[in-house]
Amino acid sequence: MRKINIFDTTLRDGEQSAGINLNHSEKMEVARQLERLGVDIIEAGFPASSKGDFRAVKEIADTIRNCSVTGLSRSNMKDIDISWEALKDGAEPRLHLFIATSPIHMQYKLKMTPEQVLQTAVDSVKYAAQKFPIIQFSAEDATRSDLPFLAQVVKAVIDAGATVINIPDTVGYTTPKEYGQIFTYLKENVPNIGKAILSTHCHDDLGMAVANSLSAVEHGAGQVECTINGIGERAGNAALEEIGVALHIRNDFYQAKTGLNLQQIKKTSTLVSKLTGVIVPPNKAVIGKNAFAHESGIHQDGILKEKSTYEIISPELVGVASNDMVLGKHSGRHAFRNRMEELGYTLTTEEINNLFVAFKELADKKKEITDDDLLSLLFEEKLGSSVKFYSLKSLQVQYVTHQVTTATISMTTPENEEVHEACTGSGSVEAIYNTLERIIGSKVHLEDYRIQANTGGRDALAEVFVKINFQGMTSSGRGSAQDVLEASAKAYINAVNRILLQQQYREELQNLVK
Ligand SMILES: CC(=O)SCCNC(=O)CCNC(=O)[C@H](O)C(C)(C)COP(=O)(O)OP(=O)(O)OC[C@H]1O[C@@H](n2cnc3c(N)ncnc32)[C@H](O)[C@@H]1OP(=O)(O)O
Ligand SMILES: CC(C)C(=O)C(=O)O
Repeated sequence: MRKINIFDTTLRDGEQSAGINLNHSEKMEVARQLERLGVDIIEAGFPASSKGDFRAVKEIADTIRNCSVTGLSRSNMKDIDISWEALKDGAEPRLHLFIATSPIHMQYKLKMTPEQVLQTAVDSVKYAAQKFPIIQFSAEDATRSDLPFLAQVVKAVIDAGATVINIPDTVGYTTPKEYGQIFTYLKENVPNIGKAILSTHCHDDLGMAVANSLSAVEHGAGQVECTINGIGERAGNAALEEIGVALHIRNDFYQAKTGLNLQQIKKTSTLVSKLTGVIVPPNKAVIGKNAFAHESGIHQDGILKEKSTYEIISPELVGVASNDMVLGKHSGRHAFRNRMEELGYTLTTEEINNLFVAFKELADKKKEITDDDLLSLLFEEKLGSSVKFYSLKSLQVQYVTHQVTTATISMTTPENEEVHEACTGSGSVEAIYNTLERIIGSKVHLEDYRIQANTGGRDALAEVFVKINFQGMTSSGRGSAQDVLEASAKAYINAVNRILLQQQYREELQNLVK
């Protein structure tokens, strides 16, 4: 059976989704989880795009030992040099070089002739090959490219040293049949194609990203590029969990296997959803809340008699626990640490002690602490705390029906001063956000606000996701607490802190360039 390499681009193309903005610790956490999931390649970012991306790619490459770590680079020497600095100490450094080959992109975006694009592609692969042992070349917008020209570029870059050739459906335009035909065309018309692994990278603009990727596998692709939960630019990328499980369940048809540890799928999906704020729809294949729920009588009857009547994937296969109720207020540190380890998080004694305080506070208020609650606590305390320009000390809201609402807030500022402020609003959240805006002293536009409960029940933990625009920059933020208003305040502060961190990076970068 053929082995298909899984190339995860959650941290690069996934992070290109509008409103997603992961901080450094969050990226590290996702990378570690991808390693546990068993992906072959992690695309950790675009090192030349910002100092923050460079730092994240470098630390991921330096830390992750069981996957190859790569970064995206334009076809120019500056991007390649920066990428080498970020990736050189990785377990298996590889560069992901790209340039567009479609007439639309060449004429309007690159303003280059096809001959110039061909030459630039070859020159950059040759230059990169002096440093990198593995080079992947992507012909951006390949599916809208002229096929003989695409074949010419592919042949030339393989001769120049590329060993992985990616054929991206950059704008999600192709169909499964057509995409398969492009792979067949390249196999028949590029004489040296056998020296390279063919790769697929599909976007979901027409809802065909997974189908197109699987068609490419049928037609010879040995690598699939995808993201957790299908996040990515515009409508997203092919969803890793769907590709992984489809190849597993239908290996009779595809005659292919992956090295994925499928039991880590649910955990990885939850992590990415919580950190990015992109909620998984209940009906999403493989990982949605309803993916294993049987509602109608005839189905339930069938399931009770024989599961395989209506269930082609068992929940256990992808790590969905049948009962995820774990700890309560009488649990001690050992059980707590043990459950964290079962969830895949090995924490220091100090981290356990800090988290345990938050856990006990929550357990006092909430009957059952689920895995989801534990993960929210962990991300809130461990990852959220790495960026704290502003931090919430206390919050009081006075709400009276038919009257204005008042919020009173105490916060610590970036200068480490404690400030107190009060403002009114037409509702509780508005009063809180008006107060926070006054403390921050600059206009903050709220572009999106979403709230969800972690689990069912009156005492469920609230999770709030916001998207804000502040000082010309957009960021998402998240906050969780048992109280929805506290979660709302935390999400807002988290988003402001992320923007302040980006600004700090920019200033540091400008000082470096001066
Ligand atoms: C299909 C994809 O997903 S491609 C990846 C997309 N991801 C991103 O763009 C995220 C990261 N990007 C960034 O941070 C910025 O765009 C940067 C730092 C890379 C570049 O920023 P800027 O220098 O300000 O350029 P800007 O983004 O406005 O324009 C892109 C430039 O790169 C050129 N370019 C685009 N693709 C390539 C390529 N593959 N190889 C060489 N040059 C390229 C464009 O023609 C344009 O050049 P021009 O300035 O001479 O007109
Ligand atoms: C850089 C390439 C692989 C890409 O992201 C795309 O074409 O969508």
